[in-house]
Amino acid sequence: MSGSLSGGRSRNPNSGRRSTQSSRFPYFPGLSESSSSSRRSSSRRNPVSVAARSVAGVILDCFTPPETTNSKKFPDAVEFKAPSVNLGSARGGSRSSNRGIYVSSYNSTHGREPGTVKFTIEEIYKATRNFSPAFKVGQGGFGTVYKGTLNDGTLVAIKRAKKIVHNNKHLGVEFQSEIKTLAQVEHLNLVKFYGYLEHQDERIVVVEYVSNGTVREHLDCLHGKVLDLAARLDVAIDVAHAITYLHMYTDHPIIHRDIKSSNILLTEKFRAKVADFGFARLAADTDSGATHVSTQIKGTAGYLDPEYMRTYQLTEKSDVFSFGVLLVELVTGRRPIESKRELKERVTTRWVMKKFNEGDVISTLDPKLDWTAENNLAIEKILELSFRCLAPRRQNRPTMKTCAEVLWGIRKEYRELCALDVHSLSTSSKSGSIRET
Ligand SMILES: Nc1ncnc2c1ncn2[C@@H]1O[C@H](COP(=O)(O)OP(=O)(O)OP(=O)(O)O)[C@@H](O)[C@H]1O
Repeated sequence: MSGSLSGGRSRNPNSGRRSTQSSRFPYFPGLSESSSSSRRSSSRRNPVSVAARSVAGVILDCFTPPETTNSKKFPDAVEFKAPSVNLGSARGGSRSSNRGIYVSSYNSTHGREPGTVKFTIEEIYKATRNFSPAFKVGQGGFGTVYKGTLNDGTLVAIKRAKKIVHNNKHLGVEFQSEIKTLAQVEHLNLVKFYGYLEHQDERIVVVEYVSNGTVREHLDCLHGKVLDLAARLDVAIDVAHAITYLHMYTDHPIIHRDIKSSNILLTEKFRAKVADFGFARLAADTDSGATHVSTQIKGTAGYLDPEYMRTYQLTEKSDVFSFGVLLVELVTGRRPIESKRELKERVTTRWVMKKFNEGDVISTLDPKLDWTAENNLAIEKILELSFRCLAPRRQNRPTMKTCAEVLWGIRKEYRELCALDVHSLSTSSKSGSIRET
């Protein structure tokens, strides 16, 4: 189809870009060897209290304060410090001795004392020109997002929370505790967390700026080009890697709780980065058989695990369910809930499953995608995986690691078929034969 990322037929614009990394760490290409092994050994060692706190509890009951232009009124900013680390290895990063946390040199690029990620309100004002509307890049449940430039030139996204209505100090402490956990995670496919600032009624989160919009915007073609199937497969694999890492490779497993296409940002090279840990919660210690029981359901309609909604028990498999919805979204281009469509097509996953069972996969395909044999085969396999993720009972769903492995296999086969196709095309054009489609 014309207008696809790579022109006529679907081609992977980034093909081969991850092959070197991938051969070393087939399922976790975002990790360095040291961090990978460190996390593997420390994973699930420490039981996590069911009282592990949700950021969302603090940020939900909020309202947005008026934009202010006064940057001089904030002398006593409360600063967040990330866990202490030793910087300065030859690779630009090292592990802290006590917790096995790998921290890259991005901390030091801020020109701050080693091991701290501190921001003052003055810096934030300077970076955003006093929260100038010209620097606003988005608006979400958390608040307003601004693009900013730090003193050292680092581009950041500055997320300014809506003003907290109930000023509960206890919750503030819990919020900071969870933020500290999030500061420890680092993966190529996760939006980097730079720091956090709490000042008076302001809550500000500073994260990596990712420049190429969200996956949802690309599925809607808001950036002018069609995201072809190869690029969509890459997105699915990147997200699977990121969530596998959260579930398995941090000190305490973390459940993202809000995986959705508008929370996945793309780089200029169409590398996906999972954003928005606003709802993230430390997973319970599953080794001890405990599961987390929520008091409030958090997440986004259309992506929510029905078993979690029924039982209030949160596990990593809730993320797997949301990931299944995302896979369907990538294949169909449709939103999980399409309220303007006729009744039987409103819940996209339900509609796709029905079509699949009727042997009519093709009609569920995003009309913007090419109808080629390679595409159709890959799509069928992606949908099969998505249905496993969408199993009503969590024990029937695969782990995120399995999802990554399965997708890896689908991509491998897809690339091989595409290469064969190119080969047969060039052979037939050389011999002057007419190729049937
Ligand atoms: N790190 C970032 N880099 C670049 N743009 C970002 C970044 N984070 C958010 N944005 C932009 O800001 C918008 C709002 O983001 P935000 O995470 O606050 O809300 P959301 O995920 O869209 O919605 P909700 O919070 O309700 O789930 C995004 O759609 C995106 O366009």
